Amino acid sequence: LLKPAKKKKLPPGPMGLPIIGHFHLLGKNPNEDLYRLAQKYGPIMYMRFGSMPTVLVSSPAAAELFLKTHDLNFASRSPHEASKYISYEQRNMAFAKYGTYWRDMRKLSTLELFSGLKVRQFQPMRRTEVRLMVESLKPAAERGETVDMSLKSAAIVGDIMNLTVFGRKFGDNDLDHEKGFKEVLTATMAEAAAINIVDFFPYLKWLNLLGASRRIKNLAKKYDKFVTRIIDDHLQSEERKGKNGDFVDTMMAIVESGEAGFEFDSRNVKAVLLDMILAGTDTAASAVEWTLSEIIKNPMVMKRLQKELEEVVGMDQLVEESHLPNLKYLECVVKESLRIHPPVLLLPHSSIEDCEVDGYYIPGGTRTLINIWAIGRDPVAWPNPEKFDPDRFVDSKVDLRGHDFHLLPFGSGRRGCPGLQLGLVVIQYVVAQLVHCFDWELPNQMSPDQLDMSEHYGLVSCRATHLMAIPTYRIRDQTKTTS
Ligand code: HEM
Repeated sequence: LLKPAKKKKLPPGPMGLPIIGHFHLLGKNPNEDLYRLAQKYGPIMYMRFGSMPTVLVSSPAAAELFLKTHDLNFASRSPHEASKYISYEQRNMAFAKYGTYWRDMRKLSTLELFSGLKVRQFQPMRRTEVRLMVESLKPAAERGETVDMSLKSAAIVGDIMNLTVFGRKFGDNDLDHEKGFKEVLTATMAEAAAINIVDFFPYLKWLNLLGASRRIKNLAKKYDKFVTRIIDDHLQSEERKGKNGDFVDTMMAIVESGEAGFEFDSRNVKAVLLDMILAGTDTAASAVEWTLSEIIKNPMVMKRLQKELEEVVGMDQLVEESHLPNLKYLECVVKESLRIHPPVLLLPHSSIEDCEVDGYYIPGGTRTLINIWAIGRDPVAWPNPEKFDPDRFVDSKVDLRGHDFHLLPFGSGRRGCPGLQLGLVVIQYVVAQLVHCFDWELPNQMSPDQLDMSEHYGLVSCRATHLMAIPTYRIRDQTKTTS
């Protein structure tokens, strides 16, 4: 006698509504709503957004199952309508499905763009830019003026990233009469992050709801115009010839050599350059903005950090990247900030085929979101999780490179962030410089504990309100450092 087939058990989850599924349970901060739901339904939870089955992963142990034990099966991405138009027919990496193309691109960029050597190559440029930032803050410091440090963080990180990737900085109305390159990139990021209804209701494709596809196509055209011009400039520049310079040079040299080992032309280069800017700019800027916010909100942390900087760097020179390995407390401060404020709140994975995880059946093609924000607040892993306390990392071996599943700001496994090393250097270097050179106070006699720390949800999270602060210059003498 044939036994009846065992019913496959999906993970638990709340009741959904017809058609929309569970969209109605999400508010302005879905990471927080999903965290609360996980406390009721468990760390592996099943929901449906439109017609999109989704698994939510909300604890360190569960994250390890998805990102280590079953890493390969969850190393894909869900369909993403926006990336179709901005990625030169799916030639990008960050939104690419798992497969040969993604593997080739990942290998190539890890080798050519993210090596330790490449990160070090841009050190002089970062030094110049960070010094320019300090100079730009001095007049406000002299006059006791308030500075928008959210904009400043975005500007310094944006300049460093643009110089790394494109070899130049961009003004607001650069290269285009109508819209600057900066604006095109910001708008593209916003479109990539926006909930595109077609991703959740694929049968509505024909509707082109909200005009999103048309808007994205227009942006993609503009980006193409800019980036084509930038590549042409690189190719025509005599002084660049033979130099292993910015990412454009590096990638175009591979195109010209024909040694990529797979179909690789200027369309792939353009798609990957955009990936790097979209994945690397807002993330690092958000981390700088949040870390500085926490330092200002916790004056004892600022004092201790300044003491460490005085001991390691002194008061008569500026911080250099070579000082970073000796700034142990700074490392703890940055880790703690990334724990409470991970720039990417939900890792966007997708399963490749049907599989069983922890006794639950998960069909192939299931969107799988790892709630990094929730994991950083896991009460078992993190006692008193809401408290900003860098001391938890003093004498601790917990790192943020994806080995410790309770601290995953850069993800983990095959899909983990390839720009980790570059991102960390930028965050640590910029924050160290800001805190070493300046004391920081809040405007209007606001006390540190009054600083609002609300979060704005997005593909990359940031502060809901800009960080406004008054710098006071505190370095004695800089004459040794102006070279
Ligand atoms: C504070 C800085 C940064 C943070 C917190 C961060 C975080 C992340 C996270 C969480 C992911 C997704 C991992 C996953 O899906 O499991 C990711 C992917 C990625 N990041 Fe970063 N990142 C940072 C900086 C950078 C920089 C500077 C670059 C490049 C210049 C970069 C390039 C990428 C790329 C290309 C991917 C996609 C990888 C793939 O899909 O295979 N990131 N990053």
